[in-house]
Amino acid sequence: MINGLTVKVCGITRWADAELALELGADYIGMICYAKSPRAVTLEQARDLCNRIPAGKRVFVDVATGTDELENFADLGFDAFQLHFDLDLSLATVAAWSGIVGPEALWLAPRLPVEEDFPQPILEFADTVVLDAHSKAVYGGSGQTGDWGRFADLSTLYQHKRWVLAGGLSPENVAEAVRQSGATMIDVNSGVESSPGVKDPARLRALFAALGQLAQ
Ligand SMILES: O=C(O)c1ccccc1N[C@@H]1O[C@H](COP(=O)(O)O)[C@@H](O)[C@H]1O
Repeated sequence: MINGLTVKVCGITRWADAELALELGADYIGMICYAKSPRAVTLEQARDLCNRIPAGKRVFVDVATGTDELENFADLGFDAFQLHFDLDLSLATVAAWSGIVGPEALWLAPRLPVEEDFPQPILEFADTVVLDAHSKAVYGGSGQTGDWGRFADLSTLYQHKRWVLAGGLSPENVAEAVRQSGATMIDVNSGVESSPGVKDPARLRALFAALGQLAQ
């Protein structure tokens, strides 16, 4: 935690990048297990990274995971499960995820178009919500910034949940994003990369330097 802010660095595919992020103060390391992502890790890579990353910090990231698959990944030792999905996913599926990993470990990331209401019924099943910028093209990793004002409104309305701000966060905009959104937890991915799945050490350092300068 830096200046009261919890930080997840996502899209990690290499131990060296995880190690630097942890050294700089990352609270969570995200591994994307969605095969269509340019940052996808294989099962073997995920296992290896899970064995090296300290317990409590390992986040599984995927899209609309099948329940059998989720059970298999849960066995790898992940501590949290960030699941992206479209709004037409059944509530029964969300409930099933929650039953497998538990609400405390389930991070729900609905793909939320700007014109749609937030799907309030999902909140029953998870303690954490990731609000990412909406993209029709991808489920995450678009590098687009979201609506920081909407994040502020939703996280105030449903303040019994933990809210994670995601979407296009970078060393250049993170201070303004935190100021406008009031976020206490952020998720950083493409904004600190040199190419998809490869973190840029200078950008990672710049991000944490920017966080270190946030007014408390
Ligand atoms: O990054 C991906 O490729 C990805 C694919 C599928 C689901 C989630 C993915 N990434 C998540 O997207 C957000 C924001 O990323 P960015 O900062 O805009 O690059 C973050 O939560 C990642 O975990």
